[in-house]
Amino acid sequence: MATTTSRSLITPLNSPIQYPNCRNPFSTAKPITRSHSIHIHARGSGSNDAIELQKLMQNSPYEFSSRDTLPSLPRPLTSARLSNLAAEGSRLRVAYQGVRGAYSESAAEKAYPNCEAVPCEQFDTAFQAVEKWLVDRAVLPIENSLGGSIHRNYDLLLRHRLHIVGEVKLSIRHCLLASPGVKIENLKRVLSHPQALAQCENTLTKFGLVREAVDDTAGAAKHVALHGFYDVGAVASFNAAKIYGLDVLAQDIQDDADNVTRFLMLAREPIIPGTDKPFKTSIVFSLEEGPGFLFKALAVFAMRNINLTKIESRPLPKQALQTSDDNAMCFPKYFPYLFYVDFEASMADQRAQNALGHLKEFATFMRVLGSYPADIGLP
Ligand SMILES: O=C(O)C(=O)C[C@]1(C(=O)O)C=C[C@@H](O)C=C1
Repeated sequence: MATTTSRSLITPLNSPIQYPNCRNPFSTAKPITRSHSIHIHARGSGSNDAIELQKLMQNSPYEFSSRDTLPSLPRPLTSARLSNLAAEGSRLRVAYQGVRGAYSESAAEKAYPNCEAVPCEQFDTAFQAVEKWLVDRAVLPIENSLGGSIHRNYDLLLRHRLHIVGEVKLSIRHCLLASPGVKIENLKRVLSHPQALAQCENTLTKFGLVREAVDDTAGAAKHVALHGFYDVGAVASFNAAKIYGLDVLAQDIQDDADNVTRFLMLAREPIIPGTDKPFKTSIVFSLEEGPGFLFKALAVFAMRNINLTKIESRPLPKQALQTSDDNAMCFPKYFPYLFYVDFEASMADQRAQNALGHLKEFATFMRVLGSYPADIGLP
């Protein structure tokens, strides 16, 4: 598979282009970039609160009247105004990676109906946006039923200190998109997110298309629309086709009709685990090297009849654990792998507490990433 990074591929729009069937897809909020999240810290003068305050000030007959030279003073809040503001303020800001029309945006909206979905350039940016209070939550993909794990997000879960507060499963139905009037036989290349390309491997091979990886599916669609390519298509959602005014040349091109991506909902604070509904818990740990250690680790769950839903191992860069960690015990000099495990029990369940207590006896490092309600609905 040919790979190029989207940085070089996706160029910003600098000329106004008219797109059929869509309002103005390019006038949406600018995605949060790394520099935003580095330079903007906690909710300050640009925060919702400050903006609300400004709006309030603008409504005041005193502050902005031309006759008036009084210093700008906000009007006192009335109880009616307060409840309006509370209702408006309750709209969660949820970061996702990609641009409008990305599957991650749909996942964010499924996880938090009525939220304000905030596009971010990279996964890392979405983590940072939550940490720096620019947004309230992040919704990020972690695994797909065809393509497997999204390794980058496993690594970022460890590097950052956010908590998993929920999961959401989304059915992923890919389309082959192209500029209006272009036919499949005109296409030579196709752009998309690497996961999406992997999920459509058979179909793309059948069409003889050269694959090029970009940051997200909708970004690929946007790029094709911006350049009006004749021989380059995009793999993206039906929604992305509508937003960017592209033709849908083929639908449901994923290699298996049941193509589901699981997304994690991340927050600065953990939720209080319950037992009133099915809960899952995600942990990460490392072990000493030697025969039987992993077997022993998994046995702490098996002997308590706790079902594991996922196990992922990731190489551990040494410096990754050199920060102080509340749950960390002693770090061995050399342990090249981390194990990420999801199991079906709440941390409020005594069995889970016993299992983790047992695991801690011989794990060299362990952290609970979150205990959260399982998504048992239809994807
Ligand atoms: O590119 C997008 O639209 C995304 O939301 C990213 C992503 C992923 O990272 O797996 C999400 C769901 C699909 O599995 C394909 C791509």
